[in-house]
Amino acid sequence: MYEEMDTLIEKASILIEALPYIQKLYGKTVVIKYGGNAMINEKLKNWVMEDITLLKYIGVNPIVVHGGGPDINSVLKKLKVESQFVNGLRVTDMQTMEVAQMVLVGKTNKELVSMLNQKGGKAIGICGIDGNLIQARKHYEYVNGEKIDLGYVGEVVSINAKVLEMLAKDEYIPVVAPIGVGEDGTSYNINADTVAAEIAKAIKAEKLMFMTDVEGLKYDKNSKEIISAISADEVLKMIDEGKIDGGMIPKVLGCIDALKHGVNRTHILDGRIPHCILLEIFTDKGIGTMIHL
Ligand SMILES: NC(=[NH2+])NCCC[C@H](N)C(=O)O
Repeated sequence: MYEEMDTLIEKASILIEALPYIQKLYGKTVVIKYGGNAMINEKLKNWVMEDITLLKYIGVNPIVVHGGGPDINSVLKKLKVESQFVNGLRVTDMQTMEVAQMVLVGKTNKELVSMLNQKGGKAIGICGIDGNLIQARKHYEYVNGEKIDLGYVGEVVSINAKVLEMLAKDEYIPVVAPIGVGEDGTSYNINADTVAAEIAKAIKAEKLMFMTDVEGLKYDKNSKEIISAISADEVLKMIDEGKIDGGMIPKVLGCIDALKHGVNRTHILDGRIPHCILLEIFTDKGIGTMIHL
C-alpha cells in the first residue's frame, strides 16, 4: 500500500520538476526538426507524435519541420530514377525534384499530419510553396573553389513567418515539408535542418530542437558519454578540429545561427530514445546536447 503511494508521489514530483519549464514555455514556440532515419520506425514515430501533441495541449506551440530522404530514395528506386552525382554530391534534376516534392508533400508530410491528428492534435501540413512560406533561390555548392550546379537544390531567401504564426498561435500544429519556391515559381529541395533553423529565427522561437538517429555530440568519438551542454564557441572549435561528423554539421550550425538570432536554447536529441522531447524539455538534466551562446 505504502509502496504504491510512494510511486504515485514520485509521479507527482516528476510533474513538479516540469513546472518551471511549462511556465517558461507557455505560449512560446518550439521548432522541432524531425528527420529522415529517425522517422522510419513506427514505434519511435508514435512517441514523437505523442510528445508533440502533449506540448500543444499544455500551451506550448510546436512547429514541426520534417525531412524525408529515405522515403524519397525508396520511391526513386521504385521508379528507377537514377541519380547523378558531382563530386559525391547528389544532383537534383527535374525528374528527381518532381519525385521529391510528390513524396515529401504527398506522403511523408501527410503521414505525420495524420498521426498527430490520431493522437488528438490538430496538425496542418504545408510546404514552402503554401502562402509563399519558404522563398528560395538556387544554391550553388563550392568545392575547392569550383562552383558546382546541383540542379534544383535551393537555399532559403526568406520565411513568411505570418503563415506559421497564424497556425501555431491558434490551435494548430504546423507540419512543414522543406520545399522552397523561387520568384518564378520554381520548386527547390532544401536541407530540412537549414529550414528548421531559418524558421526558428524568423518566428523568434524559444527553442529549436533537432532529432537525429545518433547518440549526440561527444568530445571523443569512442566515448559513450554525450555532451550535455556546450557553448556555440566550443562547438565551432570542435568543427575546426574535425571532431564533428559531417551529417551533424548543418544541425550544429543551424543551432548556432538560431542562437545568434534570438532563439533562446537549442538542442540535439537522439530520436531513438522514447519520449526524448519531453525528457529534454521537462527535466533539469535533459537527455540530449543543449547548445547555448
Ligand atoms: N541537454 C541538457 N543539458 N538539457 C537541459 C535541458 C534543460 C531544460 N529542460 C530546457 O529544456 O531548457
